[in-house]
Amino acid sequence: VIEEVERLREEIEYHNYRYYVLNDPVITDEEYDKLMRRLIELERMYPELVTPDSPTQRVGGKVLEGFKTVKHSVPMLSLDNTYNEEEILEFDRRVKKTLQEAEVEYVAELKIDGVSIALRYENGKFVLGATRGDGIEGEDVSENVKTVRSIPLRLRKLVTVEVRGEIYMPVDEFKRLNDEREEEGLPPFANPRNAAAGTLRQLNTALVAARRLDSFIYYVVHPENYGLKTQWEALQFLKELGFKVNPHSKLCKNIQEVIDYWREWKERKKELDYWVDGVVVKVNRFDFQRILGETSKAPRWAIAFKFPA
Ligand SMILES: COc1nc2nc(N)nc(N)c2nc1C
Repeated sequence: VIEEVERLREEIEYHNYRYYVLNDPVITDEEYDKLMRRLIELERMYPELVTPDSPTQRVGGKVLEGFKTVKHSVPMLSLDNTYNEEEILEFDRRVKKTLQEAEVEYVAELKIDGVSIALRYENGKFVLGATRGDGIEGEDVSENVKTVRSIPLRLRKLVTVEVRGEIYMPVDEFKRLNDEREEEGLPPFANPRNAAAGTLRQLNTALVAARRLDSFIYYVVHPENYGLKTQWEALQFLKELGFKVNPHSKLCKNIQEVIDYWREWKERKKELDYWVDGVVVKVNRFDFQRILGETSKAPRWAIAFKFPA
């Protein structure tokens, strides 16, 4: 039975990955449900076989007392903001001056308007999901994070790693939820970020599972431990591990390409089914990031290039 349970878990998580991360399922929903029903049945018959990272934990059902506080392994920083091209050129000048470099590559990533999240995995298994909190410590929202289908419970490589990203509520889910709240005489959420934050703070995990939260992961903690030399390599590494990584990130040869990217997405953002409030611009090479360092609240090697409100 243990073999069957283990095989079922691998198979279910694989199909979950294909559907929610690759958006490219290879079995029907009915076949998927059949596998899941079989696993739920076996875990009911043999409760001692249940593991915290079993796909059955994704459907929720626990009502928590509260959230434990958890200390971040390294502080979760925020970002300085810029709102216009002149300021982003100034950022580039500062970076080049400090680095004494004539040209610096950047990675431009859409800034998703969601909730920051830190995810820890031990030997490829999900062990913790924590909110940013005050940057030094956050809330352990692991049970709720497990219900976010695009967040893997098992990585495709059995590494011990912490990653960070954004949990967000897709726009069409936000609209559906507000319609539902209106019918129930509840006040609507002001925007998808509040809806995602409010959902993650729910103590009833089944309620979280009933709402379609999604994720984009963009950061590897201690990337040097995995032989990664640049942010661009880190994004590829995250994809290889099985995370959902935003497909629109761009490796920019210089700051002009960053500005072109920002102009392009200022117009194109309405095509997206999630809210973005700007572009995060990051110096690509990690050795340069280490030279630039960070202030008490934000890295000097990254900046949020916001869209006009
Ligand atoms: C390096 O620190 C960060 N990187 C980020 N990257 C993206 N794409 N979006 C964010 N919201 C973000 N936020 C922070 C603090």
